[in-house]
Amino acid sequence: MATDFKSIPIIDIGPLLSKSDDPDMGSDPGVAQVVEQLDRACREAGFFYVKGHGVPDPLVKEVRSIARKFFHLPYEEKLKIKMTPEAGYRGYQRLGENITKGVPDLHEAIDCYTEIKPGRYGALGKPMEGPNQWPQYPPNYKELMEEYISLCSELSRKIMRGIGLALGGSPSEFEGDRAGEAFWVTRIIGYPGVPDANGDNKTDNDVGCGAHTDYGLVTLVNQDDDITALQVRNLSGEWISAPPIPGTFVCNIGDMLKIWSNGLYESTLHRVVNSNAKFRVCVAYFYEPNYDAAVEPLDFCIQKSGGVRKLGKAVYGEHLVAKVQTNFA
Ligand SMILES: N=C(N)NCCCC[C@H](N)C(=O)O
Ligand SMILES: O=C(O)CCC(=O)C(=O)O
Ligand SMILES: [Fe+2]
Repeated sequence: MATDFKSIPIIDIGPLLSKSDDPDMGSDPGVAQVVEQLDRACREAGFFYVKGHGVPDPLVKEVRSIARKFFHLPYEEKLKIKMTPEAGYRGYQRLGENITKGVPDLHEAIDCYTEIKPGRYGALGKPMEGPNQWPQYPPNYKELMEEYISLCSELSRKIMRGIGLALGGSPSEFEGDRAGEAFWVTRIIGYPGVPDANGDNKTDNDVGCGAHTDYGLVTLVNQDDDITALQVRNLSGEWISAPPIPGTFVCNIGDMLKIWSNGLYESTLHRVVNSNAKFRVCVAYFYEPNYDAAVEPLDFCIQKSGGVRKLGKAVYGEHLVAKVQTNFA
């Protein structure tokens, strides 16, 4: 929400992807153009669409389609993979179970996370330990999602190379002990439609997901292509819609990138209001730092901000656990 943007830019990241394994990618003119667009979008809105991302369209559609089938199963069936604190907050949560700023959200979801083996991060990792809980139906649910998640991870890593350059650093800024072992979060989300959504009777005060920021580095939103529901807040407090654009992901900045960039890039507030009659599905993939990463403003970002350090330090895993524990309080 750094400016009064009125729409969200579209960036074709094809040229970045084609050079993203070249350490000298920054001197490629095609890459430089993408990097400039990334910098602008991250400063002005903290949100952009990515096109030319290379994740096959049939797979993008299939993950939404199996999600829709799961949400339409009887409640008893969905409860077989019920989310509990003991299960590391992994699994299915019913409508109203997730809370944002004290208000229950009008969505149901399956939450999954990078699996953490017992003891891997000591006490820091304990609350999130555990295997994911995948639906039994359809039988290939787990395999399909794991393939999708792995493509989203590769794509996000490449976007982060562009963002490293966009900030004025190197393409490997977010590798190693920052995000070389990036933790991921995936939320498979269903938002009920409004029963009577025509004209004056429109009930748009039922919020699917209250205003929040995302927690990590970048998010890739795979949303239904016929419903506009995601809204992004600009500097004046207006809610700017992020309508679906087929063939793209909506990509936005998370809290940890805000800290590393010393606030040059903002994690922008956004919310979801489904005022359509149809059930809306979204699969959100979150690319985050290493679970145990200590995150504080990068020196070169402080220099770019006139030498003023604007944000304090956070440990990513602590930030995640604090969020997750209050999401279900
Ligand atoms: N992993 C991420 N980013 N999840 C976003 C969920 C936002 C809603 C949540 N209740 C909250 O208040 O954060
Ligand atoms: O449903 C959407 O479009 C976005 C969901 C979201 O913002 C989130 O899960 O963090
Ligand atoms: Fe979000």
